[in-house]
Amino acid sequence: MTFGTSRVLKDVTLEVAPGEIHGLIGQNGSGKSTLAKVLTGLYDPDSGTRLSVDGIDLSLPVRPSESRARGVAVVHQSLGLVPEASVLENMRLGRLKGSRFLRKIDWAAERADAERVFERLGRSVPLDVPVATLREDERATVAIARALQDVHPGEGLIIFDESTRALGRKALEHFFGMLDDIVATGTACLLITHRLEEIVDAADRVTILRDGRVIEGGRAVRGMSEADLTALMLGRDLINIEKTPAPDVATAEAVHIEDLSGRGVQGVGFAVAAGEVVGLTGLGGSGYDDVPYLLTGATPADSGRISLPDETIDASKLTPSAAIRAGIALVPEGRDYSGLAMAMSVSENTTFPQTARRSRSLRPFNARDEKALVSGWIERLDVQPPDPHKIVGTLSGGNQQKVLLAKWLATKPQLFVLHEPTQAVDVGARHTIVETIRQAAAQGCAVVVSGSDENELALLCDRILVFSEGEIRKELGGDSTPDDIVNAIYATGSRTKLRQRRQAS
Ligand SMILES: Nc1ncnc2c1ncn2[C@@H]1O[C@H](COP(=O)(O)OP(=O)(O)OP(=O)(O)O)[C@@H](O)[C@H]1O
Repeated sequence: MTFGTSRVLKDVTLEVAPGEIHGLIGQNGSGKSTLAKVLTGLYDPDSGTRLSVDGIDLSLPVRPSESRARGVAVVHQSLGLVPEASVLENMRLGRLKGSRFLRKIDWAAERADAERVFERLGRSVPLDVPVATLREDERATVAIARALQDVHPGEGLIIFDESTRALGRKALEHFFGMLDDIVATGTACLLITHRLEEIVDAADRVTILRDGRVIEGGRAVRGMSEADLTALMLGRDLINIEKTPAPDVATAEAVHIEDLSGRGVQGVGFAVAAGEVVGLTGLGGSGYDDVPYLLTGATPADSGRISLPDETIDASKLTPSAAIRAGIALVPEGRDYSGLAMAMSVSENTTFPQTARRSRSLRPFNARDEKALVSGWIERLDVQPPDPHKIVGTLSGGNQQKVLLAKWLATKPQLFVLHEPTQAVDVGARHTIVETIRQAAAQGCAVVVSGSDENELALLCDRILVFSEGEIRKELGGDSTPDDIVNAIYATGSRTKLRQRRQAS
């Protein structure tokens, strides 16, 4: 597959067997999403490409109607649902059938079609409520059910393109339970993911891409560890991240948050020392993921005080621009719709908060400063390709995430608030990002990270606050393991395997 002059997939061969979960992994920008997009007809691959499903060749570029007829379905990143629309509307989006003459939608028939798919999955979800009001595991069910409409049991291929990235532990276990039922019928599954634990626990075989080439094709996973996969993927082992001891909130200069309420949060208070990284976690709906937006004026708070070293802010009156002026920066989840300007360049995105601020000041941001700043961040975070003029929308997901981080770190915030900061990045990049955040802390920034990935929190945080029903219920130290964190969230004993493989494939 070639874009302009750059060839991003080179002689890639991949075979997914019936009834198997086949993992596809690789560093950010290695070509995983591009491959998924070729398989679903979004991209037209170079001549010489061949694609067959259940022994039947498909014409290229793949036509959506033909791939649907052959039972090829895809579940996109973060499940690809429309939160405001109902479950039924999400299920039938793009396939609603109008009656022959009046073009009126026959909702009874649509409902029956949707119900049949949920029945097949053996799971029920209310059809008339907006997807935004569902629990995480229910949302996962809807996304899978939607894709399954095209797949006949025992046939076809279902592709998950980082669909699991926003799922907490329980929803993840539920997801793999459903997947196991699907592949047990003989349908093939291609699982694109950055969570290597999913490969170790659940995949039968794995294919590894590096720079658009297959470096391991269909290797059996049984007996492999996450470290083995990392070494294959990166071509090196990871260097351990040493956590330097964090300052004590009782004695160090600190940011104090008091009586914060709004959305799913009630009267929460905690302090973060300058130099400390505090993690917030919990089940979906426990409120931990509302805090970043309440602290930065992105979601209006009902009440709350944020005491910075030299000013105290009323959170209920805080606006995003006032937060930025006070040195509070937010890296939101969902960079595609709320974090980055996709049609602008890496350089424009990275300097946006500063150019916006300085255009109103007497000392505008000059081109030389901009160039030095952007190339510094590109190098520090290893943004690929290292081209400041590249349009952000054409970067791979992980590289977009790095630009989003650079954009706000470059403002040198006093209080840095992040939501799922290593979402969609590969293990190597996760280490780079964790190190960069810890360096920002070491230089005196107070950092709050809200996240659901226990591995990320264990690597990054000096303390972890566990939320339940809108309040902080537990506090864990910086030496907590991922197992300790899962335990504190669910209080269910240690993590169970994501899938019990039925048999060696
Ligand atoms: N529409 C496009 N135009 C130009 N280049 C593109 C386009 N889409 C992808 N690329 C390039 O193709 C390469 C592979 O990107 P792709 O998104 O497939 O990577 P990925 O393995 O899915 O990465 P990630 O894990 O970060 O999501 C990257 O260098 C990217 O910049």
